Amino acid sequence: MAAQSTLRHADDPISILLKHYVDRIRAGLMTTSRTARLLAAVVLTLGIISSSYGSYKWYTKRRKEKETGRRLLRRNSGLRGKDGSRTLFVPYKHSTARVTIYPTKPTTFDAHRRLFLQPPRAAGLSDSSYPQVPPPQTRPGLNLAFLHQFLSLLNIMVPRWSSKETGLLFSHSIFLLLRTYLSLVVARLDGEIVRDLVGGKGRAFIWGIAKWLAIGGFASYTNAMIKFLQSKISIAFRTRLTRYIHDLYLSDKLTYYKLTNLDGGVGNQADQFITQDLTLFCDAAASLYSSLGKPMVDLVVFNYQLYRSLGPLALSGLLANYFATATLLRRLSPPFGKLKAVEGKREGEFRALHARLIANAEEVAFYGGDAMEKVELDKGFRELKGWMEEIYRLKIRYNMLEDFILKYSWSAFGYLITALPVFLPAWSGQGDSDDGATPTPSPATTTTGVSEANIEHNTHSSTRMRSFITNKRLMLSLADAGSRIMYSLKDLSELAGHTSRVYTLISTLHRVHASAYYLPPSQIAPYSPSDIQGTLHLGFGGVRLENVPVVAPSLFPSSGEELIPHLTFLLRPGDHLLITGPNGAGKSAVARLLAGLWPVYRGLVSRPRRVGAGDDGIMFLPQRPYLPQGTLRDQVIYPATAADVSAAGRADAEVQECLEAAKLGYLVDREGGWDTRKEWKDVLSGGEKQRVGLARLFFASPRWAVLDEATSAVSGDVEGGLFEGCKERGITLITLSTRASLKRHHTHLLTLGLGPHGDEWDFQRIGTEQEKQSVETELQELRDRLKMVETWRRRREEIERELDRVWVGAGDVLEPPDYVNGAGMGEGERDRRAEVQGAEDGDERDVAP
Ligand SMILES: Nc1ncnc2c1ncn2[C@@H]1O[C@H](COP(=O)(O)OP(=O)(O)OP(=O)(O)O)[C@@H](O)[C@H]1O
Repeated sequence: MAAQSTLRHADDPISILLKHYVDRIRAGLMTTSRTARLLAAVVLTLGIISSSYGSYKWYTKRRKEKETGRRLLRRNSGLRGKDGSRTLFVPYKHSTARVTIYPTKPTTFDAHRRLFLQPPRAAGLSDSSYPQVPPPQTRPGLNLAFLHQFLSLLNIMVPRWSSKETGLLFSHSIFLLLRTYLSLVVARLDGEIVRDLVGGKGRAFIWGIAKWLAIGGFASYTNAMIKFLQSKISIAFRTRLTRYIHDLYLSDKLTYYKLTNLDGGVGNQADQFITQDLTLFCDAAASLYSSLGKPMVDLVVFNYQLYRSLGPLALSGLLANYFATATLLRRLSPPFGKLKAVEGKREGEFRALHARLIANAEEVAFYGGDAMEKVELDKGFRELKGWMEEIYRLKIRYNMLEDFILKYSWSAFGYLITALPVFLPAWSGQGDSDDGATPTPSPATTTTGVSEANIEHNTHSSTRMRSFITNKRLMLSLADAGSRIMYSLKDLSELAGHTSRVYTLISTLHRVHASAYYLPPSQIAPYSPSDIQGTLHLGFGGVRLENVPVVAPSLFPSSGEELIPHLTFLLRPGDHLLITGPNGAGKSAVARLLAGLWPVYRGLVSRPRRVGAGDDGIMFLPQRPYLPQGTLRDQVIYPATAADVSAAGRADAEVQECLEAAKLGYLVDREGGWDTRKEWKDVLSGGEKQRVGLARLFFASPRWAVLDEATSAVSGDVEGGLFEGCKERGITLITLSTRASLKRHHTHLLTLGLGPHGDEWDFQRIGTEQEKQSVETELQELRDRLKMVETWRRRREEIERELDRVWVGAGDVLEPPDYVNGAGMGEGERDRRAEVQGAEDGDERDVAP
């Protein structure tokens, strides 16, 4: 009414409203005192000034942040927070966006270990006598194990009630409820529109269409939001899980190394688990919420509505129908969970083959091994394809049954139910309502039989028509909801497969992280991960091994192979050690023990505390130099980051100095500056790569360094200078090499691979009496061998002379001895010998002078 009245005015209603308020303010100002007006003016001015200042401050801060972001992005760097958080800047549109990553607290890992390593017995995930044994992969499917696994993962995905994910799930639920409500409204409106159309009520019909369009617009927005929130939830889950996994995987416990080399729980497919399986799991989990949550709500609401309009009989029929079909489908459905889990594994194997080829492309190209690699790749793909085809074949039968039940048998059932009020009004919910009381012809005949004389009859018919349409739509929605639930059963089984993969990954990571290899004593194999009794002592001023067996480990739960039974030596700062011995003697194994890669099964290993720079640091340069992604600067400062270096106040000049010390000073100009990014492993030569390793060592300047053939590709003229450079910087060297020429740069020598079985060793100071003695003994041994060779040569000449005299003497053929004539031989053999002898004699005769 108000709208109609304003329309009668000639003036614009907005300007009238504005005028009204201006007049009111003006009247108010007239009545206020001068002081109050002054005060108000001052407050207003101050407000304007402070808000302008605030905006200016905000703007300059934002600009500074953007500049910092651009600079750090260029330098491949970030910021470190006091709480251990890292702030990274990532490219976003034309600028940068700030991302802060908080590390997972160790207490969270401790709390979760119970979920992943000690699942409840009821879940059937563990050995009943030793529940702490990490769960073997149970058959993935809809069972208690799946429930436990999913809830455990949910603990990571939604860590708190106050977390962002809860908010997202809540908003998603609101939109899902809204959509259900809108479906109800649409069902009712549908009935009304048809009723008005049949009743010939033009105005009401048009108004109905208008409402339909308005609701349609709102419903489309709701649907779009549901999809958007579903994707947001999936990404949020993935972010939580990925960060959690990365914190476990890249911990100081070297989980990333031990996972493949010692545990083997996920084979060498950790990458496949973290990228592919995790994504599939998060997508499936997020979509399940809407694909299962919405139809569930629909089912309750629509069933209630149908109960009201169709009565208890219809509802019991509906429920019985659900139950029967769900049971049937569950019985006949193939094990989708298990199939999905195996599919993931096969995908991983195929991907690993490709990753391997990319990593070794140069070697394969040199050998021309493409044909062989192709065979392997084709084989891998054939296996994957076979598996996928098997799954699709299994799905045909199931999909057929599913479609028939959910689409056709359910609609037929729906018609039967909606017909209840028509044929059995007394049984339906409308039994005593007046519009259902009249025995009627079918709705179709009613619509054609509208006449002036039978208004009451028509009213009843159109009401019945409306309720039929509404019920039919409700039935359709219900059938849709029911079928979506049934379809989701399949999705749920597939989710069980993905859940099992992700759960297996996280529990294996926890097992490696906590070294939780508990087995009953009778099942512990010697030198297996369950049999680690030695100690790795960090924070020692030198390097010491005491009665340590050097054992090449094996995957859990097998035994490792003993290379050296007991190794003992002690080095103090300044004791430069050369470890030498034949290939495979266990030189690198000693480095792996010191670095903590291989377990100390027995005895004691002591070493400086940190791996890396500093006075309490020990740095390892491996045989194959590793070049990380990033700038040229990153190659030299690795494993430190640009953030660490700038926090320590170290400049590029220092990095340049280290490059020069490694005889690589030309690199910065050649490659176009410190911020150049390239695929460095392809750009640098073998020797250059090793020298970058040395430059890294100079930059870090640790107290100790272990060089594992780290200069094998460096030219001889440079190598000596590099060793001396290390020593000048106060670095004590432990060099692993087969080249005895490096002895002159060291003070101690450890020789491995001695003795008949190659498991003995010798440790001594270079240049001592004992060492001279041992070199002397070695030389004497060589001289003796040489003498033996001389003796044998002389003896051979004597024998040859003797033979000459025996067989051919001054041109006459002599009688051969008896044994040559074959005394004591068989008849046949004697004849053959005689024949051969005859032939030889003939030859002799021909050539004899
Ligand atoms: N990750 C591993 N798992 C199990 N065994 C290993 C592993 N790495 C090496 N081995 C085995 O340990 C033994 C010692 O290897 P190591 O690399 O220490 O030899 P090395 O003396 O350094 O030889 P080279 O001079 O060829 O480098 C070898 O027999 C090798 O097969």
